[in-house]
Amino acid sequence: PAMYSSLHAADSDSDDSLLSDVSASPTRRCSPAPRPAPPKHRPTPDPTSKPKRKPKPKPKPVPSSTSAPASASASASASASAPPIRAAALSDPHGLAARIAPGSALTASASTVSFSSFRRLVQSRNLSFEPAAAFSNPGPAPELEPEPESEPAEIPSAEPSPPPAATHPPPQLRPKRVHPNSVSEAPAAAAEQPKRPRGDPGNFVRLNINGYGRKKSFKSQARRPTKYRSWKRQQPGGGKPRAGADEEGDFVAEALLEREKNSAAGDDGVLKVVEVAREDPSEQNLEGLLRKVFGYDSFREGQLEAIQNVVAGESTVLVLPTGAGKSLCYQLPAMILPGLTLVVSPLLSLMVDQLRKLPAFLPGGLLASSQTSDEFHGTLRLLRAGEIKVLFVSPERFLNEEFLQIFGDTLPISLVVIDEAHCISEWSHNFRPSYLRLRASLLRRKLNIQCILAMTATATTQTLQEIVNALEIPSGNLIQTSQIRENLKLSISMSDNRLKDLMLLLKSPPFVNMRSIIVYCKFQTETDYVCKHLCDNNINAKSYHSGLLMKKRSRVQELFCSNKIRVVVATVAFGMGLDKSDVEGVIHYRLPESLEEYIQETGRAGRDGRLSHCHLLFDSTTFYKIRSLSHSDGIDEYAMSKFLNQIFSSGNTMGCICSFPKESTSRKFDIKEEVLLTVLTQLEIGEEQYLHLLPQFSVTCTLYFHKFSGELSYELKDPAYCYMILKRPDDLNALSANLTKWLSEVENSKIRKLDAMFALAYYAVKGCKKTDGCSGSEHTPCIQKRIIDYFSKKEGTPDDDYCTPLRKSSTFLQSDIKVFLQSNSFAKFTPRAVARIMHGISSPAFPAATWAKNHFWGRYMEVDFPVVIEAAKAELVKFVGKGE
Ligand SMILES: Nc1ncnc2c1ncn2[C@@H]1O[C@H](COP(=O)(O)OP(=O)(O)OP(=O)(O)O)[C@@H](O)[C@H]1O
Repeated sequence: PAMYSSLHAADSDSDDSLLSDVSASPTRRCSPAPRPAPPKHRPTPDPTSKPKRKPKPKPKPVPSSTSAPASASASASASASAPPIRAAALSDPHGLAARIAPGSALTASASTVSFSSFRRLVQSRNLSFEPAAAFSNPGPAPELEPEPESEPAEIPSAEPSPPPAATHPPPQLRPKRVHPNSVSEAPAAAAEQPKRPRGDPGNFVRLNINGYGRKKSFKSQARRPTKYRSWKRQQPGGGKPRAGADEEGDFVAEALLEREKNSAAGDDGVLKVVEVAREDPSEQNLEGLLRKVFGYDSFREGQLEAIQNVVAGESTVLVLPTGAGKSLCYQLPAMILPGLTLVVSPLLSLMVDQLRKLPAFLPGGLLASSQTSDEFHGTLRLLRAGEIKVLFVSPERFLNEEFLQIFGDTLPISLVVIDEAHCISEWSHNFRPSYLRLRASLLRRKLNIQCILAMTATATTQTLQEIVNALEIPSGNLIQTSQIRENLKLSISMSDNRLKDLMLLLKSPPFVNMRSIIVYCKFQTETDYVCKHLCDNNINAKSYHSGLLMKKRSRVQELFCSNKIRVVVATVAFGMGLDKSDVEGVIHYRLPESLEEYIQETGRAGRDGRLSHCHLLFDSTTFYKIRSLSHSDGIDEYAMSKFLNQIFSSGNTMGCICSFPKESTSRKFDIKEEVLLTVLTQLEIGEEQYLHLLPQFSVTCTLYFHKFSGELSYELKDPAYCYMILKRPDDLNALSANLTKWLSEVENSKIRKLDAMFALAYYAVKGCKKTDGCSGSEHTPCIQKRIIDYFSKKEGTPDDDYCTPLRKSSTFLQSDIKVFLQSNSFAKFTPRAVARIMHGISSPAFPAATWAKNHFWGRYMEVDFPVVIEAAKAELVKFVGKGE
């Protein structure tokens, strides 16, 4: 997760070592899951088996705050009229936004036979829809180029063109320059970054179009991915993946290849069953289709009802536990419905997994940002030819007008599936601002969508209400089964030495007999050292977190799925979309941040219906740490007001297209980039629409003329948020007060979720009388009861006052703050900044890299954050009053 990325330690494992460490193990299928069987224990495995890229220095950019590309204005104008929408947003508490790997567009190629079979099917069903004809002469059909996903790491380059021979940019190059977020030109393949001797300008003549290029200092290199393009090196077809996106490209391409291998030829038998189910989607006919295509005998609870709703064109919310088979509820209708099924998914890895899992007969595709031109246009071609039935996209796509224009009238969408729909709600554990755009009104207006299927495994009543409101789903169309899996044995123990206790756990029953275990840690560095410790103790383990290369991650997942790794030690990044049915145990090495997260993560065990075990190692230090980190998104009204003043500064008049570089603005206001985006999103979709957000782009471009080779390359830097002003607020102060209040409510909601999780664990280890079936450290009955209460709590019910051990005062706090201020009088603090340092929270202006060395860093984690802010406020007033 982005929040913790600074803690990521480099991974030294190579794939070779990974292979040499694997042990042979009996075969168990990863997917699909076998029939649910009554809980029983599994056979005993052999528990004794074991198991860089360096960023180049980049010139320090100086931000430009107002430059805007010409292409942006064009794309902006079309969608300036989204209606005001209630509701709101917040930054991504689990770093989901950062975990979305900027993916690569890809085409899942099913065999030609099966494509044409589908075309036949589509045409036979809907005579007005002739994909091939519709696109045979599309006229000036919108050409596409994807916008970056949540990470702005990949930037498409210009169309291939001959290398300029001279050291000056040829005039004709200008129009060829492609805006990184523009979708109107084909992205081209990237070239490798030109080698440049350190400290020697060599044969480069460097021209910075923003005039900032003379700076030679290098800063935050890791955060500023550099993309070099070289027209000379591009392949004519643009077939080479973009630099930096290669590993994701490979990852996606592998999925593609695998799909291609597995794709079945069109089967007239299948076509016939589809036809029958289409004519009459009765239970019997749908079951026939289920048997024929998926090989299952019957539907699981909730599936049939959801499928029938969707096939009848009725928008539906589907809440089924993890592993219950939600994907089938759109896969099967996608075969029957005449148009495209668009699946919105929050993670690239999830999309790739889902694409892999599509039945061979169902052709799918994926559009994301790190892509080769060939892949992207290949997908478009297939879409236009009606040869893709299921298209996976990220929510960020919906920012892009030109993406929305692909569909228009000529490419009808029958169904939009919102996977992980709880991300829509700011009260959910995984809120993502980009999901806010997925409003029914927008989907209807822009894409003429009539039917939406929202799917989630975990949603409280409040979250469900928000999903239903945002997507305008009739409340009667909610299909929900218990969010609890009955085959999981849940246990919790207090731990003073988690590493020791983890070892004990893994070496004693029932875990010692398991051959597939996930250990969840909080931080990337933690996963690495826990994993190392396990390996040192002859446990075959690998670590997994978002700091690892995508290729490495997918390798670990693959080896785990084939039972060649016994234990995966992972952050929250592992598991979404993981369909390994025989995970026997999940151990929480840290407290989950919410009950939702606990359910999701424990839900990765026992998907085959067999008895599985989940244990939580509970310690209050981790709780304090996580609770402190929950305060990292908060903003003071003063900072909010300054930020709004910049957004609506006097030069920024109505219709004006503006931008600000993310990183420097984030530092300037001491507000995290994700929170800046959240505020912008709120200004776009709140009660009043003040601005229209445009795709993100880089505001600095440096051209490199390679004197001797005649090569020209460029580097795009300073990713910026871009927006068009639609309306100036009448009262900026009131607006900033409202936004600040709202952000603090969202922060409080996150904290209440953590406190609820703490209360559950604390009750189990300290309060449970062990009368209702709980015994030893096993607390399945009392945990299940608390979970049910939590998820069924009605809106408006007062929150439980979850009792936490946080202190409300501290004897030395005030005097320590005084000493801190005196010894750091060179810095300009706000009370929040001081409180963050006292709590050990890194922020853009006071990063851990600098401040963690301070004596007071994290010293007051156990004192409630607002108490520390108040103390800091009082001391700062005295400090400033004395003129210090
Ligand atoms: N009716 C069925 N009978 C047997 N197996 C099924 C049925 N429906 C789905 N499955 C299988 O159940 C497994 C889990 O399905 P799926 O991945 O769709 O679950 P999910 O609800 O999306 O889980 P998660 O929320 O964890 O992603 C898959 O292997 C799938 O093939």
